[in-house]
Amino acid sequence: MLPKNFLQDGSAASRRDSDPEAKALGQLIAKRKMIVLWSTLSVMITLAGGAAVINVAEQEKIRSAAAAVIAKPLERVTEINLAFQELQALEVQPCTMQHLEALRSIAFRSAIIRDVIYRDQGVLCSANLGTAASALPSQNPDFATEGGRQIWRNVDLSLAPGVKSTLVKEGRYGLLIAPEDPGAVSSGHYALSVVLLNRNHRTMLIIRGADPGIDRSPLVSGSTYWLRGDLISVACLTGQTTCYILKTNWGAVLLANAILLLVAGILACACTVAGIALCLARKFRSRTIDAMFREAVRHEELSMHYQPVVDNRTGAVVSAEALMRWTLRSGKVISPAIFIPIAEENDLIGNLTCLALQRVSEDLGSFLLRHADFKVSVNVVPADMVDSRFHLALRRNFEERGIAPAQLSFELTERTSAKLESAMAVLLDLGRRGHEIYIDDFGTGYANLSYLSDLKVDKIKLDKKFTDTVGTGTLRERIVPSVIDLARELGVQIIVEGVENAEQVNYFRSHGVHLMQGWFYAPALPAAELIGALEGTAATPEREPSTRQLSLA
Ligand SMILES: Nc1nc2c(ncn2[C@@H]2O[C@@H]3COP(=O)(O)O[C@H]4[C@@H](O)[C@H](n5cnc6c(=O)[nH]c(N)nc65)O[C@@H]4COP(=O)(O)O[C@H]3[C@H]2O)c(=O)[nH]1
Repeated sequence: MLPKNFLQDGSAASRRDSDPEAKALGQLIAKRKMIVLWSTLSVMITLAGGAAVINVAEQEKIRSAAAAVIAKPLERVTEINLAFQELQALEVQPCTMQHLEALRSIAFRSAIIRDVIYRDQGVLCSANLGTAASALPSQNPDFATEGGRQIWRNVDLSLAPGVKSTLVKEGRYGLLIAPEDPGAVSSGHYALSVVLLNRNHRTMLIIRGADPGIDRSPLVSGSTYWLRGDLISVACLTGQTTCYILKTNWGAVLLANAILLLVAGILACACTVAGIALCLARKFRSRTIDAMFREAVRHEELSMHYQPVVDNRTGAVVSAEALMRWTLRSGKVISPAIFIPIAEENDLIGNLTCLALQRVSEDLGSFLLRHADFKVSVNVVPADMVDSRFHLALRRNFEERGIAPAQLSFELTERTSAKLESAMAVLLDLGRRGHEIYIDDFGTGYANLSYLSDLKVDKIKLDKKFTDTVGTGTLRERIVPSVIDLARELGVQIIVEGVENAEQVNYFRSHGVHLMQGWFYAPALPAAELIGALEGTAATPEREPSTRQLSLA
């Protein structure tokens, strides 16, 4: 990330109109309406989607509750039907011992039938009381089915007064059955009732649940209709007589799920806003950085400094690494460690590489022509290799000026080796043309080292992390000799980076490594200073005492 205020060096007011950052910010604000629109839309879509999901879930819940509720009455109706079938088929003399045995057999086999009664004109008997059976109720039945069955509720059992039963009569037979558990089947959202229907008489007997309080006429199986905010569903079984009626209060359903819907809505809204803001911020940032880089190039804020590479046997400077510097108008310097990754992220690294080639040529072109054995290295990324602008910049700034390819090396950081495949052929071609290829920050990446030989790497730059271990006795220090051996085996030279003290110099020298770069010798210097020091032509400004006297081979 760029430091927050790193560009706030000028007057904000005077820059407002021309500052690309301000312009981009204006565009961002203009997009607020779009964010609001999108957020509203996303909330609506989520609410609708949420309602649909809840609808499906609720329907499923109700369906399984209905199936459980209807099962019991269905079993009872089936049992009653079978008992009547068996009774009607009896061909024995009514109320004889044989007949009574048959009645008892039916009563005892059933879990719900408490007594079986026979009555025809003056003849009356029952399974429990034999011929001493009491008379059937004299009042009108509570309900009559379309098939001619009559039903009385709350009939007293002669053997156990006070125990209420339901009497179902068909023809000459009556069954006293244990009454249905009327338990209401309902929740806050729905009420389920099981009823017996007689469409001819438009009558209904509720055998389970509460009175749905609805008009009888539309009670056709499979029908669904709205009634005072409730959704009514009807399903009938057993010859359309036993039906269940489901009343769903959708207001209550939605209310019960309101918190869920609200949370989903807020989440959707937050995600959408965050997503859009992220997109816009990226665009904004990329545009801003793009514009800032362009401004920086235009105002010559980007320049190159050169850090000498010294041969520790002679103390001579044999090459230099070109390192980019961004100096703001305020004088503040931004490290490439900050802006290079941002440039990479925003596809601007190609521009920077071209700029680096141009600046190196401007800064050191004549010096290189004067000192044919001096080299300069430039940092590149694999993407540069397949970028036509890179090749154009190379031709214009080096080839056309007659600078030998051997004087310009390319440093590839090991961290970017993942994209190396596509750049491989071009790098090999550059190598054939005489340029040297270095692997930078060696030891920090995780790449397969086989590319070292495939690429025909000329030098590896041992990362400062390894240099720092000298004298520490750590595991990493113990690895250093293996890295040196590996480089030797591959026929690759090593440049030690970040050398800061004599102990490090001596350590590597004793291991046969002689090329060194680091503050022990010199920091990265402006071109004029480097040239002045090397050619002894200009007075070198006061530097830190650690900086050595620099000289050419
Ligand atoms: N603590 C300490 N540091 C030392 C010492 N000697 C050198 N350094 C620093 O170590 C870095 C070496 O460069 P690098 O590994 O190529 O690492 C470079 C390189 O990967 C990248 N970079 C710099 N310029 C360019 C460029 O023009 N193009 C590209 N693509 N990357 C660049 O940015 C990185 C950072 O560059 P810098 O900040 O200039 O940091 C430089 C240098 O100033 C030392 O003795 N002690």
